[in-house]
Amino acid sequence: MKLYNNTTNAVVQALDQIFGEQRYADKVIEKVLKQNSKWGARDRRFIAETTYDIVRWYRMLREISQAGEHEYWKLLGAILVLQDIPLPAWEEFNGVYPNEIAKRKRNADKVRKIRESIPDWLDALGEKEIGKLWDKELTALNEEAQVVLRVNTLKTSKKELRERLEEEDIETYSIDGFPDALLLKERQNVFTAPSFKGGLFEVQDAASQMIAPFLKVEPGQRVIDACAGAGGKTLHIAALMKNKGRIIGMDTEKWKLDELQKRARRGGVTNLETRVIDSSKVVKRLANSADRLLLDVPCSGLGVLKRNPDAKWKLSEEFITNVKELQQHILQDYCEMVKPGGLIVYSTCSILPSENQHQVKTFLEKNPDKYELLEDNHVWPSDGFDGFYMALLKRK
Ligand SMILES: C[S@@+](CC[C@H](N)C(=O)[O-])C[C@H]1O[C@@H](n2cnc3c(N)ncnc32)[C@H](O)[C@@H]1O
Repeated sequence: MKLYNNTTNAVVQALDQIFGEQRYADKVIEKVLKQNSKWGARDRRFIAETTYDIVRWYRMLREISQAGEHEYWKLLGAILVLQDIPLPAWEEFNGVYPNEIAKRKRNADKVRKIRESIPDWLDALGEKEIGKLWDKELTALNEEAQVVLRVNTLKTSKKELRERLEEEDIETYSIDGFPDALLLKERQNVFTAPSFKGGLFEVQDAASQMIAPFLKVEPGQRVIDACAGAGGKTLHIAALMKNKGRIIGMDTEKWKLDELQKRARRGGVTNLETRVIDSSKVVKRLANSADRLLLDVPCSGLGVLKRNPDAKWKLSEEFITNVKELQQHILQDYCEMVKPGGLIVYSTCSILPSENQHQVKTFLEKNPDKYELLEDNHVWPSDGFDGFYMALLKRK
């Protein structure tokens, strides 16, 4: 593989923004690629994949390349050596010694937190929370995420969409057990496809596609999605309801709800209303009003490190402590919105019991006469997709 000056420079610039300026990897890569629209598909893939790989393996690469902070060329050199790509004789790669790197890699492989490239505190937390399972899940979290589409059944069927995508040179597979999911054969940008612009599908991980059906929504019901964000799951709920009944999408961030409205228009959703939660009154006003309530709460995001590897370096123990308090607060205060007899799903994209079943247990212990747990389900990163937790509760 031949390396080019402009694409390797783009990787280094992206790394500087991610680590130096603490910006989100996906946003940085999107912007770098947008600024250089003349690059072909191969160059774009090299930049995106190499940047993500270096973010994912940052700790291990620093160890084996002995790179100091901000020495991004050394990190790039090290990953190229690991991928058996010969380094060109550029001065930027001075100080990158393939034999030394190979030797240090053998030593790094003996220590889990370096081999798996994870901060000390997070490695300790993962082991404390899920014990022996941590080894396997940590390895799975370092795999590259697959790209999964959700067929928008308001506008098309899976069969029709597959055919349409083929005409647009996008090859997909069905996934057993996921009725509306199509897996991309090859990673590619689907957001420019006419079928995307026409609202025929959304990009949504297969595990995330389990949440809306878990809530057992039906056409004609009144459903509240209280942490709707930009609406990945809201749109799925709308499709399952066949646009019949009413959905209220709520969030504390107006800009996310604006994005949800935009996506809803593209997807042909007509039964959605959004409400910004800017005071506790917004929630109180909806007391006893919903047949179904989704609480897809803010969380550590530890189940989705495959797609957000930079979260490893941005998360902190303090953030996790605070978000857990918020989760319990949301459970305590928002469940009142469901009618007696109605169903609630509490979900996270975390694999930590302290954000999942322990939160549900605490909530039920505080409200023994009002709510009961019907069932819960863990989806592990080692199952192949994102890690999720979902609990189905009933208001008595
Ligand atoms: C896990 S994300 C939701 C993802 C979304 N459901 C989806 O499927 O795309 C959690 C959301 O909760 C929102 N949030 C944070 N604090 C909140 C609160 N107190 N009440 C409601 N939503 C809140 C965040 O802005 C964020 O959009």
